[in-house]
Amino acid sequence: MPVRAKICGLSTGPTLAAAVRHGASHVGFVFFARSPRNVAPDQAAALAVQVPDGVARVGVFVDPEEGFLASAIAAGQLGVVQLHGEETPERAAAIRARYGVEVWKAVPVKRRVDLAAASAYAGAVDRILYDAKTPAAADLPGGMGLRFDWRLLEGFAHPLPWALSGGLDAANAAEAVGISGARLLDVSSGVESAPGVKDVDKIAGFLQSIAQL
Ligand SMILES: O=C(O)c1ccccc1N[C@@H]1O[C@H](COP(=O)(O)O)[C@@H](O)[C@H]1O
Repeated sequence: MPVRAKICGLSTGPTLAAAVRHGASHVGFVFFARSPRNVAPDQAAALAVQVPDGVARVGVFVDPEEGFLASAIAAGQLGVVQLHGEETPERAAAIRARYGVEVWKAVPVKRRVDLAAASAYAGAVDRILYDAKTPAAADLPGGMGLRFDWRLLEGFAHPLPWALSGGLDAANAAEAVGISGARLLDVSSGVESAPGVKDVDKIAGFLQSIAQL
């Protein structure tokens, strides 16, 4: 099975089109006001109609308020809700049941012991997203282009389907797959020319770099 990729933080038609054209399996929209990639539900609605069947629309949220979550899921025609906050397994499971979406939970990783947090979400979510832990003082819980030591995943008994994110780019994607064994990669900063500015050539380069893996 080929390695798949989610291109996250898309906010323009041309960059979304590049992600689709070059083979992304998932496209991501960030619904978090502090992010340079933040999109409003009406922006997401305009982008969502450009996404063909077979490419999943993912919404990224951080401890979302219920009404906002409902409107973003509807507007973005989201198939997946990716949670990056302090959401408990119970909250994640409730989102999955209420909206009939796939739910992914980000688990921030710096040390091997951090991986243990994943098991609490077995039965509650569909996928764990191992992401680099951002500094406590950082404004964002993700999307900072930081990576963790992928060797921490070597030999780990994954309790759930999973994906890898954090500091990925075209130059390191093959190494990340080789070390971690990931079959789904999630990238944002690594396909940008500046925070929040996606680059069509970098999107193409990233997807080409994993095409033969
Ligand atoms: O991208 C953001 O701005 C963001 C904001 C809040 C939570 C998560 C966010 N992004 C996610 O972070 C990871 C890693 O991104 P990067 O490749 O290291 O920039 C990825 O899952 C993004 O979807």
